[in-house]
Amino acid sequence: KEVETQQKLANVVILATGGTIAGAGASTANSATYQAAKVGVDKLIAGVPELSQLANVRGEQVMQIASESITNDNLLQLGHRVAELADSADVDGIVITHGTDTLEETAYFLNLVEKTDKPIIVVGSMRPGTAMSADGMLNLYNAVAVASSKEARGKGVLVTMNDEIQSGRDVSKMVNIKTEAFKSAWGPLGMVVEGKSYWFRLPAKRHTMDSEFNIKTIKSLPDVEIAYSYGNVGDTAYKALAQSGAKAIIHAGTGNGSVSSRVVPSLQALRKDGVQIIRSSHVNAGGFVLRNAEQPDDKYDWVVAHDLNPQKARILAMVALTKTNDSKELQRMFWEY
Ligand SMILES: NC(=O)CC[C@H](N)C(=O)O
Repeated sequence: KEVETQQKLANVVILATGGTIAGAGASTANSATYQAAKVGVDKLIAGVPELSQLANVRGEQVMQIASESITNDNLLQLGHRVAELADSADVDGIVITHGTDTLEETAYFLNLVEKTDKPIIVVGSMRPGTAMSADGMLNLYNAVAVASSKEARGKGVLVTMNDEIQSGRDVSKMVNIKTEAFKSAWGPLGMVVEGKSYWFRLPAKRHTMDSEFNIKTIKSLPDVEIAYSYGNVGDTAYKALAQSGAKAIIHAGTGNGSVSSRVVPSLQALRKDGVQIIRSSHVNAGGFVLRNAEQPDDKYDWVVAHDLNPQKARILAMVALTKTNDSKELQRMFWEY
């Protein structure tokens, strides 16, 4: 009987990378001061025995780090492992436990490059497992529930935090400390409650099976950097980034991705030197940057990131630059993904 149930359940692999979901604090009152990336994947799985009712779960420790320290090499390593697992006939879904600081970047990266319709769910927590009202247990339970469901197939890389199912493309860490940290300007795709998912909308942008990018052909990622804008900003950071070898600079602009008149001449010069200039916005609730609004992008041969925040624009720019260095092609990709 037990063997029969196991056969009926989906096979889900949990790839652990660290973060607060694997964090530990000195006491139950330490919800904000603790060490991330301390608990191994086997202990994480053992901490939620209910997972075995949802799926046949096994874990792999891919890395054990706080996500602010993730490098492009780490991203590639994770991406290649996800692709191998997605290719195996005995894997139905993949869950990645991750620090929340760059979770949105990893989720978007995988959404662009993984050629599979199997569910890939990225999940983290805002409180370590040692704290009162820790959120990691339920977030992980929800992640495995969605990863083992047939309805989650073909919907791109997803994020399950705070009972919501978010698109890995859209979601962003909008507040820290609070457990409702992850939000999307376009709203969640659904909810997951008591292990059951309820869907309300679908992603409109190209992803996974419909993407022209494939992790299997990506051996390295080009250097793309971000420069932040504010009153009294100068061009020092932009020039330094270009000098250190950046192939593209994401302008984390004010408002509509606007560029200070003190910076414009330098960005024009950098573009003439071959550096791609990509205008995004760092407004908190979600930017919306349009071509030739605020700056004459056609004239300067710049690209706009549209609704992608600076850190997501960096991910798409890196992936796009593995295919093309043509600014028109880059702009097409920024509209389509
Ligand atoms: N809530 C968290 O996961 C933050 C912990 C850590 N800064 C990380 O991103 O890994």
